[in-house]
Amino acid sequence: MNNHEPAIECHDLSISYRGQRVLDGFSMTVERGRIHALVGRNGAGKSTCFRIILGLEDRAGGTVEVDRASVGASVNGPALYPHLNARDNLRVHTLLLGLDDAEIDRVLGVVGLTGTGRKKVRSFSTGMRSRLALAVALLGGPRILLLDEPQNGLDPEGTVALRGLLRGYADAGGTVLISSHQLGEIARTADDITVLHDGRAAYSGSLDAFAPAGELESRFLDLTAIR
Ligand SMILES: Nc1ncnc2c1ncn2[C@@H]1O[C@H](COP(=O)(O)OP(=O)(O)OP(=O)(O)O)[C@@H](O)[C@H]1O
Repeated sequence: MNNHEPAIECHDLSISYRGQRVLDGFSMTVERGRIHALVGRNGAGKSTCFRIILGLEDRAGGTVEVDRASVGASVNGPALYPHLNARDNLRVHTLLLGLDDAEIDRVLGVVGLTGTGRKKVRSFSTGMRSRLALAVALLGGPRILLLDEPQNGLDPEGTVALRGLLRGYADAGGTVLISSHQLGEIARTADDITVLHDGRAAYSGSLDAFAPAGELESRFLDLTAIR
């Protein structure tokens, strides 16, 4: 589904940390009903960009247009309570959001964590943490999902399930902005791609127009080479 309606618009974003320019005129439009991948080398500024979109960075220049009340997010590694189990982690959020307990069961089922019972998050594997972070982002059925490296640590079954979940979500009119280093998975999942390099969007648009099948990695390496 795509009606070219923007769900997120970043215009001319800039931010520096301790004199180091991280974003420098970064612009990107994420369209409704699309899975949009934000890619870039380590330290390129992807998480920073996510934080700006969420309104968590007051030092940034430029503008962001997004309906923040419609966003579910997992940014900068899962923010989870290690001494609580999965259900109680989610309950912290449902209480804050005024959601019913049934919503906890729904998202646990969606991410495949229904059977974790009393197990505390501190003894979760990386993939289980990623699943729980995704569950937090899904609470309340947001119309926009912002997911920072959600595939981290997922097993093949989890990766396939995430792919299907994101596609179903976008097909139903939801919007997904996802950051990832796993270009093979991006090639299978994304409709659009933005390559963040040197603080700017070196490319932003349809994935098909960016790279033919099988050439995403080489195109990415070409575009982000340090010259
Ligand atoms: N709060 C901060 N204070 C100082 N420097 C910061 C802060 N946040 C980010 N940076 C710096 O900004 C740059 C971009 O960081 P960011 O985490 O956005 O990159 P990224 O593209 O998400 O990287 P990765 O792919 O490695 O996760 C890095 O050099 C980082 O050290």
